[in-house]
Order: sequence, then C-alpha cells, then structure tokens
Amino acid sequence: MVSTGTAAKSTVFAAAPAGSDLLEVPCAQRNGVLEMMAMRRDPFAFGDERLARLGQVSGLNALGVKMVIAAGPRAADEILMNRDKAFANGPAWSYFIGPFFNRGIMLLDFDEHRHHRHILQQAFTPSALKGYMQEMQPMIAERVADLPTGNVKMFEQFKSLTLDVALEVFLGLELPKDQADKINKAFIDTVRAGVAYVRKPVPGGRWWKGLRGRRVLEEFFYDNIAAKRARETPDLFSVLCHVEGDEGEQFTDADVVNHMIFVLMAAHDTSTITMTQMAYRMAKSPEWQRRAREQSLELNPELGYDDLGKLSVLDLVLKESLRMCPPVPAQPRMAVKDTSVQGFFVPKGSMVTVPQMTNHRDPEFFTNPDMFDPERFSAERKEDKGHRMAWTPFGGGVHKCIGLYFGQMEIKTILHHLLRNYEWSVPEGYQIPMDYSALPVPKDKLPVDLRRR
Ligand code: HEM
Repeated sequence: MVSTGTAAKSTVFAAAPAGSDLLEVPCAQRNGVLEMMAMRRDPFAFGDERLARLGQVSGLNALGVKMVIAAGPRAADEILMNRDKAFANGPAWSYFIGPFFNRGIMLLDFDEHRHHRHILQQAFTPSALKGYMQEMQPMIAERVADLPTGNVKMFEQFKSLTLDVALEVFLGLELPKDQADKINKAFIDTVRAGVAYVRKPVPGGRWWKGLRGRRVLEEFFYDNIAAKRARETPDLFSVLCHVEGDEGEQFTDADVVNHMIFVLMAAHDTSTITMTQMAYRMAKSPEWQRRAREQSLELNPELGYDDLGKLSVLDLVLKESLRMCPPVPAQPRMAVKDTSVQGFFVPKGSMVTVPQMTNHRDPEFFTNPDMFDPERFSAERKEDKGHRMAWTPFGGGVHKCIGLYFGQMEIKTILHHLLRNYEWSVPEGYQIPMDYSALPVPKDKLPVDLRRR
C-alpha cells in the first residue's frame, strides 16, 4: 500500500484493498472526540492544522463515526458531483438532524430525491420568486423602518425579521405574537439539537428539546393543511399542497409537512447568518457601507425584482461575506459503497465531509484569504471562478441550494432598506466572537451603534 509521508505522526483510517494502488487516509492520533471538539471551537485553526499535519484528505474516529475530511475544490467536485453514486445525503445528514428534519428534501437520495426536487422546484421559478418579492417587500420596509436605534443586537433583529418573512411568504399566515414565538422557539430547538453531544432524549437536554420542537412544528402544519388544500394562495405552503408532478401526482400531507419544516429551517438561519456577517463587515469597512448605500439611494425605496441586479456593490459584499463565513460550513455525505476521493481509499460506511470553510480560504484560488476583499469577485479578478467548486456557499451538484435566489433576494431587500435608512458602526478593533458549535453565530449577537440617517 502506498502510505502518505505523514505516517509517523498519524495512524491510518482504513487499510486500502490489497493490490489496489489507492492511498490510505491518514488519521490523527489524538482522541477523535477531542478532535471534534477542536473542530467546533475553531474550525479555521482546526482546518489549517490538519492540512499542515495530515494533508488534504484526513480521517478521524469519534463517537462511533468514521469521518473523512476531504479538503480542496477538486475533492469537493468528486464528492458533490457524485458521478458513480457512491455518496448519499440521507444517512450522513440524518446523523446530525435526522429525527428533527426527517424526510426533508436534503435528506432524500437518488431517484426519490430527483422526483421530489422536480416538484419542489416549481415553488422557486422566477415567476414564483417575483410573487414572493411582492409579498415580502412592504413588510420588510415596515419592519426595517421600526428598528430600534442606539446599541442594537443585529443578529436578533435579523433573526426575528427573517422568521416573520418566512411565516408570511412561506405560510401565508399572520400569526399572533405568542404563536410566532412558539414556532420560533421550536425551530431554534430543532436546529440546535443536531449538534448535541448527548444524542439521547434526556429530559431538558438538547436532543429532547429538539424532538419536542419537531412535534410542535408537525402539529402546527397538520392543523393548517386542510385549509391550504382547499384554496390556492401565493405562499409556499399552498404551492406545495397544489403542485403536481409530470403524471399529475401530488405531495402527500406528510410530504408537505416534512418539506415545509425543512425549507423553513433551511431558509431561516442561513439568511440571518449571512446578513449578520454583511452588517459586521460593512461596520468594520465603512467605505463599503458607503458605496453600497450610494447604489441603494439611486434606486426607489421599493425595490423591484429587476432592480436586484443593480445592487452590484451589495452583491460583492454578499459574496465575500459568504466566502469568509459560509452559513453551512461543511457538507457531510455517507459512502454507500467502497470508493475513493483524490486517490485515497474510502470504505463503505464512512462519513465524508466537504469543508467549505477551509476551501474558501484556499490560497491557490483566493489571494490573502483572511482579508475582507469583496473586489476579488469583480469581473476583472473573478477569484471564485478559478475552479467551479472554489466558492460554494450554496453547495454543488444535485443538492445545490434550491433557495439560493430566494435567499439573495430577501437579503438584498432587507439590506437595501437598512442602508437607505440607517448607518451603523462597531467600536475600533471590535472582532465578532463566533460560536461554531452548530451553524456559525455570533456569541454577542453583534451589537452595533445603529443611527437613523
Ligand atoms: C444565504 C442563504 C443560504 C445558504 C448559504 C444556503 C446554503 C445551502 C447549502 C450549502 C445547501 C446544500 C447542502 C448539502 O448539499 O449538503 C443547501 C441546500 C438547501 N437549501 Fe439553502 N442556503 C441558503 C438559503 C436557503 C433558502 C432561503 C432556502 C429556501 C427558501 C433554502 C433551501 C434549501 C433546500 C430546500 C436545500 C436542499 C436542496 C436539496 O437537497 O435538493 N436555502 N443550502
């Protein structure tokens, strides 16, 4: 077997089949649980240290999981494009979020995934997006105009705003505050449960709260489904109740509930995290805030669907923020047969991870990767185009984010209103303290000084 030059500092993940010329994945000698904790504490340092010590493809064994971390866009291409169907989403994502996001589209695979995605796609066509934009525009304008000023925790504001947008645009329901709060809490609990260390329903623990949250959400959607089936309205919930496949087949009630719970989750935190990062970066770099505001002021307060393309400065800031802090920091897959990645043997049953956070800082594609430099996405530099998997905040392959246009539309609309009406700043030298234990969120909720213009 060919071994890697790092053998002295590592063990081997799995022996490659006799007679094959596949490499063996080097594995850290340190206890896998400690490795996993280090990864959550500081994924940047963890990724750098692994790359330096073990190379681009390395393994770890922790909590009964055998995981291969395959860095670099070439490995991402092999895994996400999945040409020989060696990698599955369901068994990998289920490990983290299975009981809470059961049968969400991202957890389906192969033919079944294709079938559901084909139907779901109809809820994200340009004409559907235009409809959602019309629905959300007035409420975003109103909500942004009502923001408090002074010391404001932007993460909290964005989170509650995106939840309200989601409830209106996806559910078409105006919920009383106590019910909206209940749904919000149920979401937070379901999302947080996925990264619980204790993966058993111990009362009061994260896992237990996640299961309770899922029950609250299911009950809520089942209670409303009959009314949605009875009448067509322009929201996602209604669209899912009425869309048909090529043979006229419809989603069952259970499909609708599972997809709604998943899509709401997928839309909510990802957009909140992105806006928080954009607000942070524009507070630290007032010149970018000024340039983005200038473009927003040239447009009408009410942003039209066709105006989105005119916010080119905001677009650069969005792309760079997604590069520096991808809201979904890694994409796990399960090897469903013996396979290989970049010439390394990967046995059936291994979890294989594409670490976007590490890939987005690859100096082969991004100059000074730790520097906030939105111009790297300009037409002249196009650093993201060096490889089709160099910049993948929305993933790649058949599971690529179905809401990427919706998400960008919502984010740009909210920031357009924010830029037109406010200025904001953070104290000199402020660095956002991040918690990477689940999705990357600021521990301090990003307090800024928000002033009306
Ligand atoms: C900036 C915001 C967003 C980011 C960064 C993001 C990121 C991602 C990523 C990385 C994946 C792929 C995961 C994988 O392959 O394992 C994904 C999938 C998905 N996203 Fe997003 N997302 C965002 C917003 C949204 C929004 C707004 C929606 C819904 C309106 C949405 C719905 C979905 C769905 C349904 C999937 C699963 C698709 C499939 O498996 O076929 N996302 N997202």
